[in-house]
This record gives sequence, structure tokens and C-alpha cells, in this order.
Amino acid sequence: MKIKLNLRKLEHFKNDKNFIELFNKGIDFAEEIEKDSSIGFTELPDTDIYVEKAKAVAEKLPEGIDTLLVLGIGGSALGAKMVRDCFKEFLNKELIILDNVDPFTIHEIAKKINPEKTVINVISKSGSTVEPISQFKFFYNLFEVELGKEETLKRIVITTDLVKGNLRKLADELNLLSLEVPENVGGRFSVLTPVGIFPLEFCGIDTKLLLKGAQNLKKNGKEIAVTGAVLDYLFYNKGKNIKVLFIYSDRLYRFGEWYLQLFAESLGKRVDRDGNKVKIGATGVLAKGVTDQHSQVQLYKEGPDDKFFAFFKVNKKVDVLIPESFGEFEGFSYLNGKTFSQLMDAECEGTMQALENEEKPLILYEIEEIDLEAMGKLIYLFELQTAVCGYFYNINPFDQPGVEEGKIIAKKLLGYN
Ligand SMILES: O=P(O)(O)OC[C@H]1O[C@H](O)[C@H](O)[C@@H](O)[C@@H]1O
Repeated sequence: MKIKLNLRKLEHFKNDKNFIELFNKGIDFAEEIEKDSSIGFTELPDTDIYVEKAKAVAEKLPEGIDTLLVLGIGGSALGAKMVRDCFKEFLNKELIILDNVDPFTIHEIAKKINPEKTVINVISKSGSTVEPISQFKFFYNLFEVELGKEETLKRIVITTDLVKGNLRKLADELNLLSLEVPENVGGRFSVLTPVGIFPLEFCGIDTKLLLKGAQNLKKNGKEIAVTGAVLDYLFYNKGKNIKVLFIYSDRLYRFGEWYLQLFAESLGKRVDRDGNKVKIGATGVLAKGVTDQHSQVQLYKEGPDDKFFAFFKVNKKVDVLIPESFGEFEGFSYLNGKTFSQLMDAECEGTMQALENEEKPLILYEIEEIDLEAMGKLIYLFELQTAVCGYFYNINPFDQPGVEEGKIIAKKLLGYN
């Protein structure tokens, strides 16, 4: 396994009767989730059909494209952003992911891209989200003015539901290139569908390796996902209503952003499956190691006992020696001959021990090495863990009714009835 869950001071939990009972229940939940055909994310690691479909669409696009502009938000953007920023070295095209409507950013991108060499990929499962739709109107116009309608239409790929929604209607009417978001996969679980697969594959990422990693986790790593879910559930019930992800890797930082959406939208719910008002869900917080040791750790160590910590560390890193400059200078000499990797590991260990000394509950995910397979494993691991945790809470982890009201009000303010 390239990902190991180290329970550190919580290792004793494994012998706890309550933990064992919950763990067994969690394994049953995981199996139930994987068997349920209305839940589609669990099927994705076992098929490369979307990779093939992405390749087929790519072949139909004009030659000489050097930029892909993704217009999408939330689950339609965060997965591709996470993989793109982790594997920049594999990209053979620029992959721009616009997931905001800040006019400043829109203007910056408009100035930068060359429409002739750019493909627009509009991604929206519902096909009606205001952000990608407004962005699409803008960039369509920009392209049309410069290239004319015919050339513009050749540079558009729509990723949306196979039959439903406005974008599907438009794609059909204008005969645009399109890909589907499977009906049974929600946005935040969709990185291994064309939502993530097309932009990544088109820009040079070998997405089959992501699938391979996810498949491997599905076969061999259920215990890690279930252990994580049990601990999330147990510590939430013990009043730890904040979960801090402390990620000691710049490359993995966006994994944290992706996970925060998954965690928040899946597990933050007002009612349970029986209709009881429960108002449940921990708050996810992201911290970057070592940077945020110097901004957040004071609170984590001495502040309220309301947090559960998950640390992430990469064992094998590119190593860079800290040279012996100023070697004679007493205050700096302890760094002679050390590497940045050693420094980062020591700081990670130091922070964990300092928190443990204060009895703060903490677990550590050790990633042997970052590669596409390990990323695929992380994706499936945390999707499954989140779903299983939702089952412990007895809530539906696959809906997000709370997001709707704000959207409706915003649309009304813009004159939509
Ligand atoms: O893919 P879309 O339908 O455009 O949805 C994009 C995002 O919109 C919403 O706000 C939901 O809360 C997210 O779960 C979703 O990922």
C-alpha cells in the first residue's frame, strides 16, 4: 500500500470493544454502498470507458490547441484542480480552471488566451449553474467575435447530464461535442467521470493510472476508509466538531480543498434519514505544513479541545540539501548536512508530538510517494470514508439541499422567476 494510516497514540482504539463493533458495522456499510447501483462513484474505478470517450472527443477537436479552459464550479472544478496542481510536470497544454465569477479573473483570462488555440470545456452536472453559464456566455462571445460561429462551435466541449438540463439541450441543438456526467454520480464524487477525466487526459495526464490507484484502494484499502470514518464519527460524538487537515505537502494542498467540499456537503445536514432534525456535521479546516504552524498551531495546542486532527505526510520527496553556508556560525550549524526533507519531517513530527502532549486526538496518513496511482487511492479512500461516515450519522451523504436557497435568492435578484 502506498498509503498507510498511522493511528499513533490512538492505536489502542483498535482493541476497544465499541470501536471494533463500529468498524464491523462500517465494513458492512462500505459493502452496502458499493453494491447499491444508485450510488455510482464506487463503479468508476472499474471502468475506463470515460477515458476512451475523452480520447474520442479529443480526436475531434481542431489541431494546434494549446489551452483548455474549464468553466465549472464546486465538484465540477475541484477534482481537476487538485490533480492538475499535483502533477504540473505532466501537462502538455495549459489547463485553466475558472471557478469564480470575479470579473478581475475573467478579464485576466480573456487577455491571456488565444481563442484559436483554446478549447472551452463547460462542465455542469445540472446544466443550469449560474457561474459556468455566465462564464460560457462571456467566452462564447469572445471567441465568436474573433473566430466566427463555426470555428467557435468546434472548440466547445459540454460535460453535463446525458439527457437532462439546459446544457444538454444546447449541446443537442447545436450539435456540440459533449460528454456525460453519470446520473448516479454527484458533482463532488465526479472527478473520475468525464468531469475530471476529460480535462486531465486532454492535457497530458494518464488518467488510467488514477483509475488503477482507485481500483487498488477499492480492492485492498477498505479498512483504512472505514477506520477513518469510525474515528470521524467517534470524535465528532466526543465534541470534536472541527476536523483539521494538516497537509505537509504543497503538491497535495488542493487535495485538501477538494476534500473540504466532499466533507462539508456530504456530512453537514439538518435532518437524518428518518426526518429527525439533527443539525449534524463537523467543520473541516485546512492547514498547510509547515507554513500554518506559524499561524494556527498556537490555537490548536492551547485553544479549545474541539478538534480532531488528520496529518498528511509524504515519505519519499525530492530532496534538496541545505548547504553549509555560515557553517561555522553557531546558531545555524545544526542544519549543516541536513536536507529540506529532513527538516519538513522533523517539523511535522514536532507539531504532532506537541499536540499529542496536550492530549489532542491525531492520526497520520503516510503517503509513500506522490504519483498518479497514489492520487487515485486518495480519491477513492476519502470518497468511501465520507459516504461511510454519512451512514454512521444516518444522513444522506449524497444530497446538498442547503446550497439551494442562496442560489435561488441570487437568481431572483438577477430577475429570474
Ligand atoms: O455541476 P453543477 O451542477 O454545475 O454543480 C456545481 C456545484 O453546485 C452546487 O453549488 C453544489 O452544491 C455542488 O455540489 C456542485 O458541485
